Amino acid sequence: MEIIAEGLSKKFNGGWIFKNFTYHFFSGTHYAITGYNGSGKSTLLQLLSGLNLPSKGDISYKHKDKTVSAEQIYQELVFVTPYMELIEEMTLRELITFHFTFKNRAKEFSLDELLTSSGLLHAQDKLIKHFSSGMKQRAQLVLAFASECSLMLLDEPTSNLDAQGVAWYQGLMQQVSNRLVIIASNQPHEYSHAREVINITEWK
Ligand SMILES: Nc1ncnc2c1ncn2[C@@H]1O[C@H](COP(=O)(O)OP(=O)(O)OP(=O)(O)O)[C@@H](O)[C@H]1O
Repeated sequence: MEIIAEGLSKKFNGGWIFKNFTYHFFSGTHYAITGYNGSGKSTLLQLLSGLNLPSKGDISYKHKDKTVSAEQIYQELVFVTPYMELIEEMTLRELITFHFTFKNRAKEFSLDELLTSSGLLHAQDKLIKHFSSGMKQRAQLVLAFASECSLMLLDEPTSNLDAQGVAWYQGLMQQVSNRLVIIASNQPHEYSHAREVINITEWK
């Protein structure tokens, strides 16, 4: 998966968040997007996911040398964000079944092993609404790593995790070197492995 962002600009309520962001994201490379609170990291990830539209500029996607339209990019993508709600009325087991009606399983991970290493194996019959914030973030990460995808967008992926959870996340990141991964973060431990660090404030 490659993403070519050309002249991306976003305006909210008359004010520019960033302007003329131009960048080529290459397949199998990990990137970090940094910048102070409110600088536009999450907004940029949303634009790159196709969930939100730029005020100006274009995004194009290429996968295996073919152009992928913005409408189809969701098939290649997993997006982990603190503001994306899981379905609270489901148990984790139901959520996993539901999720994999839309996504294929990744070949490089075993779901059972991910559930075990996340500490969620014995929470599968618990309702998501009874999960702690750290358990919800672990559940999102399990679904993301267990899904076949060529693009991972991660927004503050360890904001609710304890030290053991951070180490678990870091170990998993080592195993997705074939995916394009873009992490919005101000926590170096979330992106210490990234090849490139992009400070969005350079496009103010
Ligand atoms: N839907 C929206 N409507 C109006 N303003 C918005 C909207 N979404 C974001 N903003 C504004 O855009 C700016 C960038 O927000 P964004 O969440 O992208 O920043 P961030 O760098 O991810 O911040 P943080 O580090 O706090 O997570 C902020 O000023 C925010 O208030």
